[in-house]
Amino acid sequence: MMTVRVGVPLRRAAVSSPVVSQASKVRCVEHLFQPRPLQKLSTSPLRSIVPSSTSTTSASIVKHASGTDTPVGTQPPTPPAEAQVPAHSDAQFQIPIIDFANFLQPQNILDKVQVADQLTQAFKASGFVYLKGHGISSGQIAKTFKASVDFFKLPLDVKNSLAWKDPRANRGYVAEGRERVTQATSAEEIAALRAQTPDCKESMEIGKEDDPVWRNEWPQEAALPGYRRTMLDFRHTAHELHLQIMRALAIGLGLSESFFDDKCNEEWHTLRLLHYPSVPAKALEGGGSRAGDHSDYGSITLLFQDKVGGLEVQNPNTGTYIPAKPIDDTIVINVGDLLARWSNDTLRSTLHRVVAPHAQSSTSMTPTRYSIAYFCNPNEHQLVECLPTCFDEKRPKRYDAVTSGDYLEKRLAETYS
Ligand SMILES: O=C(O)CCC(=O)C(=O)O
Ligand SMILES: [Fe+2]
Repeated sequence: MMTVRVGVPLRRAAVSSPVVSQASKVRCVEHLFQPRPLQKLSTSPLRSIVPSSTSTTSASIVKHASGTDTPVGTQPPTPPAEAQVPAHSDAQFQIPIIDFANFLQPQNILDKVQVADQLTQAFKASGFVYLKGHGISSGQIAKTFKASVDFFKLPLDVKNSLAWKDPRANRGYVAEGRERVTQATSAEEIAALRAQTPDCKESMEIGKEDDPVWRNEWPQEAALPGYRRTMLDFRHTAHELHLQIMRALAIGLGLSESFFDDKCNEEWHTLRLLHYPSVPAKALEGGGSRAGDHSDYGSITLLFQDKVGGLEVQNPNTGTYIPAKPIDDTIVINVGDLLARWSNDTLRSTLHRVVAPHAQSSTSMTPTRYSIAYFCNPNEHQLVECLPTCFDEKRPKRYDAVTSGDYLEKRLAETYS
């Protein structure tokens, strides 16, 4: 069976954000702290960077009192978050670096609210952020990448014995050429795309380990000592970070901080190891890519990339793809379709893709690339219905309520019918 993951396009009309007062956001978290006078609350400017073809090294980034970073001499300060307008030109399109440390270890109530606001505003504007100060150790990330590299080095017949078989399970090894991510929805169109330009990659999908129905596909322990433990530990660590991000979003959307806690706590997520092998650069010309244009379909994605690059994010206002270059010590976080739907399109699920890194000559080989995507989902039986702060008379609900499991299964069923 061919495996194809297909994004269902959502309506992407410009949205006006619901008005959520700072005071109400403070109330969401104030039980954690001594109350502070509200007049002290101010939202710091959302200072942002655009990873551009001029390389952005950590050395060229200055630290701002606001806790966010701006590359020296490349970007004017952006207006306060409340005043942000959609990026109608590519020069304005920004993927901000947000320092999450102040959310995880706040000195006072304002720290959390500020970070929550920055994250929420960025997800409204571009749907993507770079998160630093996220608390996942570089050692654990490196160990997980190493285990992933070792996995993909296994003989093909061993990997094929762990093959991905069923979209409902969504677990196992996906060999090169089996997946073509696209926004297309017709089976013929997808088949034609795959035949012309399959995604040049292989992947391994690891789901919830204690699922009552579906089993993960693990290689023999002797073949890859420690691999299983490493992946399960990483899943758990990433889940914890995801819960904190959902808390920040809850505050940013004017909900109680714990709003998502019991809706996203069952680790119904997919950890995906990705390997983009070295291929002649020519193979990726003329529409070929490492991963075609798509949006992710869960709540949020935590994307860990190596230093090779190639990820591109679409400016939804112009349609242009902008490189999202790797930045040391950050994780790329993006909104998926289900969270966009949950938030009545207040938060954006943005198209992205993986191309051969730029500045490759067409005669050379593309560098091998590894990445790790952690696709987070609400609990399987969670009803995803418009969040209470995301609709009003002027902004009626756009979508019917649906359970997370039904939604994701339907997305897959559309692909396989
Ligand atoms: O490898 C990457 O950088 C992105 C992968 C991705 O977007 C996906 O698998 O959905
Ligand atoms: Fe993706």
